[in-house]
Formats: sequence, C-alpha cells, structure tokens
Amino acid sequence: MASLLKKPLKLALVQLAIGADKAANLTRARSKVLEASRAGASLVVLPECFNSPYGCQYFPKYAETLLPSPPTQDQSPTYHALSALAAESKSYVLGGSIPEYVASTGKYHNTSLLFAPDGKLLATHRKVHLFDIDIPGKITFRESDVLSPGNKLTLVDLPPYGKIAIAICYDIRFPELATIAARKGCFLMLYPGAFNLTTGALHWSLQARARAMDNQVYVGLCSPARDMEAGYHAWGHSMVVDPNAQVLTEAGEGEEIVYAELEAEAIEQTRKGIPIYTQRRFDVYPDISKGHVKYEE
Ligand SMILES: NC(=O)CCC(=O)C(=O)O
Repeated sequence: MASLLKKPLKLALVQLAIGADKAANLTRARSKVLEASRAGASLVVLPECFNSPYGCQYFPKYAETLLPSPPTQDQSPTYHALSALAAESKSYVLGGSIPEYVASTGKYHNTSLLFAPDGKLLATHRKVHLFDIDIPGKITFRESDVLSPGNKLTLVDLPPYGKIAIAICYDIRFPELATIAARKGCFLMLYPGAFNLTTGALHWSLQARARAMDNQVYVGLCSPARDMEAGYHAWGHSMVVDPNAQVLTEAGEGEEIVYAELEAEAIEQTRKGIPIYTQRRFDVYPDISKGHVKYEE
C-alpha cells in the first residue's frame, strides 16, 4: 500500500491568547506562526475563532466577507494577513476559523482558511455541525442562533506530504467525517476547536483519541488559550494524537505552541499490527465513504 504520508511533517499547534482587538489578534498570530516556522514546522494551525472572542454576540461584529474570492483587504483583513503570513513563513497555515459573512445569502458561517506556502488559498471549511448544547447549570450555547452550517467535508492535498482533512470543533463529535476522510486517504484530521471547562474535561482528549483510534490516522486539536476574564472559557490542552491513539504532545491552559513530528511508519505500523483496514465487513454494513458524500478536494 502506498504511504499516506509521503514525507515526515512537523506540525505546530498555536494555542493563541485571543482578545477583543482583531488587529492585535492578527499581530500576535503572526508572531507565533513565524516562531513555529522558525522552529521547523511546515504546517502551522491556529485555533477556532482566532481573530475574535468566541461567542454568538461577536460573530456579526467580527465577520469578514470572503466571497467573491479573493476578497479585498477591506472585506477580509484576516484573509490577507494569513496569505502574507503563509508566504513569509513558507509554511502551510491553517487559520483555525473566523466568522464569515456571505452577502449574497445574508448568512454567517464559522469558516476555516488554509493557505499554501506561496500564499495561495488552498481550501475553506465551513463548520458543518453547529455547537448547540444545553447542559443545565453548566453551559448553554446556540451557534445556530447566528450561524448557518457548511455543507461539505473538506479534504485537501498538501504537496509533498499527502492529504489532510479539516473540520471545526463540534464537528469532531460526528465520527463519520473522520472515517470518510481516512478512507479517502487522509493521514491527518485537523480540528481547530474551543471546547469549554465542562465538555473539555469530559470529552476533549477522548474525542481526539477516539477519532485517531477508529481511523488509525493522526489527529490535531488546536484551542485558544484559556482566559478566565473572557465570556467563554476555552479548555486549552491543544494536542496531537498519533494513529495508535497515544497523545504525542499536549499544551497546558495558557498560550503555548506544541509540536509533533508526523511519520508514515506510525500509520503503517499501527495498521499492520491491528489490521481493521482489511477486516471491515461491508457485506454486513455499508461503507459510509461510498455513495452520497458531499466533499471537496
Ligand atoms: N466551539 C465548539 O464547537 C465547542 C464544542 C464543544 O465544546 C463540545 O463539547 O463539543
């Protein structure tokens, strides 16, 4: 079987401290991405909502217009900052997510932008599963009060490494996405995400390890740094999990960059040792990666 990961890749997750000042967030993101690329990272990930505080009341105020693409500097300063940063750092940069406004539909989305080392936009992913939960006495959140969901999976080739998939935070709770992506040849699932103190303690690491274990791929989760003065308290603990479901690296709660070296052998050895890839029973249940799947490569 051909290697899914064609060349070792150093991945960096920037657990960014995010505040109310968008320009300051972009400046801080720039300095952290450059630090990560100087440390040898070829793929640098920023958190969900990295240019604004996380919360329904903030989405319209911080939203940028990305279409028609490319947007002007006024329509999307973040697009231009990320593009310039990818080119300057000569690395792939995943701009975790930003609030997006689509003028033609009047809708807001939670959208991730991936730029190539030459500064070109490679992919956009709009969060497919909106974060609507209600745990009495703990946390109620309804992204769908303001946001509309995206309607596709996002798989993207990063030459010379191979294919990855991008999804955002709550998307991780829907294992179909990772299963389809892995069966379509991705070696890494990336989830910029802002879990909270209730669900983070319960499920953050479990979800990351479960997606890795079920699919025998690498998984990266990139959170904002925790800020107890903010309205939403992010869990932190950005992490990279290997294809055997072991946590390779994990941040604490504050601002931090964590790194991991991803290698083809880890996927191959895991799949050789526990060969679920050749043991599936599609005569008993369907292969969900076949048939009706809306995705973009
Ligand atoms: N930003 C989010 O989608 C949060 C998801 C979350 O906290 C969860 O438990 O799921």
